[in-house]
Amino acid sequence: MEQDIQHYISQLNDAQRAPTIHKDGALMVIAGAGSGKTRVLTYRIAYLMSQGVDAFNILALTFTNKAAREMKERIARIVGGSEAKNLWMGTFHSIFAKILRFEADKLGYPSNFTIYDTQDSERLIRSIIKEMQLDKDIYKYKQVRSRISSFKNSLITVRAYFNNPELVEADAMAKRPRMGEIYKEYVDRCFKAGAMDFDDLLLRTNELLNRFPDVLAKYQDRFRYILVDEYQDTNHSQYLIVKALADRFQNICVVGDDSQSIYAFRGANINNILNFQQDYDNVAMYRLEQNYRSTKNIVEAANSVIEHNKTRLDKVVWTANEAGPKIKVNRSVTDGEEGRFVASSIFETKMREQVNNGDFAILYRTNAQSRAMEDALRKRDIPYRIYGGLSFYQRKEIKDVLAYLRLVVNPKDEESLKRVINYPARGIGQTTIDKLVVAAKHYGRSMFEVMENISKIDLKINSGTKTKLENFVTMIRSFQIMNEGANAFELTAHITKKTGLVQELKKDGTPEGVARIENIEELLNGIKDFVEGQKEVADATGALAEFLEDVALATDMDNDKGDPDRVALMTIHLAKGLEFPYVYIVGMEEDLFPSGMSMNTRSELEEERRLFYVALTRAEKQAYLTYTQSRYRWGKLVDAEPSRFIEEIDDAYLDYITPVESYRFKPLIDNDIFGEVDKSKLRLQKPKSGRPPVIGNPTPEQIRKLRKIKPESSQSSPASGSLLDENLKPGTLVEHSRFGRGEILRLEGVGGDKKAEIKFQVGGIKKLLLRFAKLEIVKS
Ligand SMILES: Nc1ncnc2c1ncn2[C@@H]1O[C@H](COP(=O)(O)OP(=O)(O)OP(=O)(O)O)[C@@H](O)[C@H]1O
Ligand SMILES: [Mg+2]
Repeated sequence: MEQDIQHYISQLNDAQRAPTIHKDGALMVIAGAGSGKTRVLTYRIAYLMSQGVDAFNILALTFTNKAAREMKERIARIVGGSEAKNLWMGTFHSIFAKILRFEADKLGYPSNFTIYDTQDSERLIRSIIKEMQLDKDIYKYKQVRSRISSFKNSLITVRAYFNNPELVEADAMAKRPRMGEIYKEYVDRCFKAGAMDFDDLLLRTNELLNRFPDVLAKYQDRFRYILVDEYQDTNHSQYLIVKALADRFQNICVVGDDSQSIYAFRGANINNILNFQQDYDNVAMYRLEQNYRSTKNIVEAANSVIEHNKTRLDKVVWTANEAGPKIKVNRSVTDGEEGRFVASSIFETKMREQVNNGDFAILYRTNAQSRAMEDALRKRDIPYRIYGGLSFYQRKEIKDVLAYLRLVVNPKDEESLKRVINYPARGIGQTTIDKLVVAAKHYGRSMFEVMENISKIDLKINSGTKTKLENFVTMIRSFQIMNEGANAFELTAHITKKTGLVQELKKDGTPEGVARIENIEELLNGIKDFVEGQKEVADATGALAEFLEDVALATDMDNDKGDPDRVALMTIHLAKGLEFPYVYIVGMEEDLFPSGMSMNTRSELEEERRLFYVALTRAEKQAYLTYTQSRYRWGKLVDAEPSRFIEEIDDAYLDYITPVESYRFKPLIDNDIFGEVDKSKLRLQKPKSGRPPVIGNPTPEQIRKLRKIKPESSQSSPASGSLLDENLKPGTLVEHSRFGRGEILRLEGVGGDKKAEIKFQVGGIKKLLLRFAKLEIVKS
């Protein structure tokens, strides 16, 4: 192992090596994007293990579970898989959920507590607002939830809230004087349901470590080495947990970049970085300056943007990589056209460079922008995956099945119970459910417990309905008994049948219904996988609980099921820490990016700019910025102006392409990419300085017309059917400009779609579209 680790350490530059092999104590690495912070963290863990540190004593906190998995795999390659298994590595939420499971009883929770996701929390808050008969236009449930979330992340308990006149007054001023009551009711209901929401996972961990010194001591002793990636985005609650755990040994290593702090709106506190030196003794500070990810043009363009921020630490980022192409800026008339531009550009690049779908990312400021992109990608048959929209586990039918499973594990779970008590319909109406809610509140018990005792209490429920409630209880009980014997897969399969869920969807008969059944099958596959991976675990009950925990904590980034080769679509927030060869940043318009809602103060605008910095620095080879001249916003077509961030990039790094006209009538594919460009027709426009020119904004009428015009299909190209490909046949030896010599194995398709499968001497078999491939015949 010692040799292996030396080999890996030698792959680092001097600046990276120093923090990697730093001896004990507190250290911080502050450095710009792509400079190897995450790599240092990974190698440092491997290094510590090679020096005899037990994997059990290392805790690494990452931004997504996916990042944790990748790190683990990497470390496994260096130090060997069996050791790496013992590392505690994951997001704050997943790690502390595990700890809370062990310690739940101390806080009065069952160890099988349910984790409420954002939707569960929202449903509960909505129902509380309704029960309290408040005006739902004033008490907007999303706003109420995010306010409660911010209390929790600042460790403001219900009692602390009522003791803080400023907070109480602020809510009164905002015409929501009963916020405190909602908060209290919400907390009580979650507790009674044996449920923690995402914020509780941090809040309760803090409570645990504060109230129980012996528990704190146990975990301090366990986690002798603590490492945190993306430290700039930790919130107060997370900060306190790390500080408490690291207090004894002070072996804490954090890496981050203040220029990439993009979660202030969710309570992330940049001061955590700025104050690190005061928080620990003898902090060693390291800086990395060399970017390995991106071309010079991208690195320097990103530097030129972030310089506009006043509050930032001075940092140098440079790269030895090649200059690369300039950043391409594209304007279109409508968002539909913007989507088509992106889709054809991806298509062309794939053909020209023979790269994969997975090499492309489309990044946007808001989720709603994905639709135009999706439409265009679908039309071109380019597979894509959306991160962050409705993830698999948030689909209705999946949540229905999961709700049954959650009830089996924790029958007190109120949100799950409400979800399925009458789904599929079994004649238990809303009035009955309301009565159960009221009774549960009255007796201080869960709804399920009320149902178990329904024959003993008088709720003015008729005997027919009572029987239905009892039957439901019996059914859930029977699942619980089965859960003790059968495995989670068998149980779930049984539940989907027994409850009538699948039957219900079959009855539906629509394509959507069929898709839903397929999704349930996919869920069963997932559970099967999970069970297979858990074979050595004897306790089947535990397996189901653990599966549900995994699901509850699966971030959108973790949904990597299915064909992995897809274009990635996501918000910029989700793209943090990732990298892609080709990145399209779309919707580069004022009021959209920077967001119109984040331009009230300088600090908000600076956060938007940091967000743009994050977006741009995801690109390895080529970045595109696109904007449209008009866009539907809130149902109205409005004029859009190019984003100020385009203007802030030094002109030397930009390449303005495609004026509206040339794109509309002559798809880009024919002129720009394949070298046969007639520049005069393209009318390349580049402003001398300042904003890109807005040429004659079209009237709404013109735009409506334009929306109907489909760009001429770029599939029909005059190049097809040329003399060259008539001479091609299996066995012909050809030469390709990039792949070199190869032999044609097969030909397929006709006209513009004609493809050749070619076996290249280097690089293996590739399928090329003849219309694009520049082939020369060596021997026919
Ligand atoms: N010394 C090195 N030699 C070669 N490649 C490197 C080196 N250091 C880092 N890289 C590569 O550069 C890329 C960026 O590294 P990494 O993701 O660790 O940077 P980062 O600082 O964490 O970026 P971000 O700020 O975006 O999170 C990765 O592909 C990584 O493998
Ligand atoms: Mg990183």
